[in-house]
Amino acid sequence: MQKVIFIGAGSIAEALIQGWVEQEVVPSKQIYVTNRFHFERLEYLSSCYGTQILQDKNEIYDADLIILAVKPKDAKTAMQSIRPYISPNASILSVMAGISINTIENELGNRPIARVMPNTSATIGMSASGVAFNQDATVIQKQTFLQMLEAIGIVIEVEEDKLHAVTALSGSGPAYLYYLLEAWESVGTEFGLSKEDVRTLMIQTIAGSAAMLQSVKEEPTILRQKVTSPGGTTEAGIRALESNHFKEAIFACIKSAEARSRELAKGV
Ligand SMILES: NC(=O)C1=CN([C@@H]2O[C@H](COP(=O)(O)OP(=O)(O)OC[C@H]3O[C@@H](n4cnc5c(N)ncnc54)[C@H](O)[C@@H]3O)[C@@H](O)[C@H]2O)C=CC1
Ligand SMILES: O=C(O)[C@@H]1CCC=N1
Repeated sequence: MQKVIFIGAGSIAEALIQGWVEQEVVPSKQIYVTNRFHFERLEYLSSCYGTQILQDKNEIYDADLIILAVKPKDAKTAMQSIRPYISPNASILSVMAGISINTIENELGNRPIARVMPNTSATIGMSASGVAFNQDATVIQKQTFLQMLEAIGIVIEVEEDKLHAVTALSGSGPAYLYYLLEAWESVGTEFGLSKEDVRTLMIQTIAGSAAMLQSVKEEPTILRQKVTSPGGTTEAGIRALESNHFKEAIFACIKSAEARSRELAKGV
């Protein structure tokens, strides 16, 4: 990639920039960033990662890749504002939740498009991303997109419609785990442990459990059973989760997020 332009300079743009710069996927001097307000945010990204500030929309013309990283509600305005300046050779990578490939094609024309749902762990090369391509993306272009996404974590290719579920699961997923940690910290401190100690214990518990799932290759149910001694503490804890409708809460969480992604697709 010779020249990459980020439209939008928020959390996910920063995660991708940091991941790609640190993994040496794109030299920072070849990354240009623009947003709507807050020029200081562009200066912050320049000072942290060495990215360029897009000074003039005419600088978009020789870009090879445009990253669409604005909120879904700003998608149309952002695409319309860049449309006159994009060269026919430029590809698009969109991370916007819910915004369909068809909507992007209608605004920016038929060209190679990757619709991606990463997560903020891209910052440290640990994203779990889903991607769908349009028909204009050739095999070689898909490989280039996949290489960029593999540099910031793991990636799976899915049918476009399944990106709503990917968004609800792994796109939003880090927030659910941070929320869980917040709850563990609250209850742990009720028992007199310090917040820092609870955090240390539970971050390692999350990391260790994830590593077990990856390396041992046993079903989660089996791994859970190995922790659950008959008549023991885990059994008591799981029983409390069940009587407090834990599974129903998780289903409601993912279904609500998936439905919201579908609403965003309709501009609701
Ligand atoms: N934050 C996350 O964990 C993830 C976010 N996404 C998607 O990424 C997109 C951005 O999300 P965040 O970074 O969280 O949002 P954010 O609110 O942090 O950043 C949005 C950026 O877009 C800019 N912007 C708005 N309108 C613009 C325009 N017309 N032209 C240029 N820039 C414009 C804003 O100035 C801001 O810099 C959303 O569509 C979201 O669905 C996808 C995966 C994960
Ligand atoms: O909350 C959102 O809408 C975005 C999409 C996935 C993560 N953040």
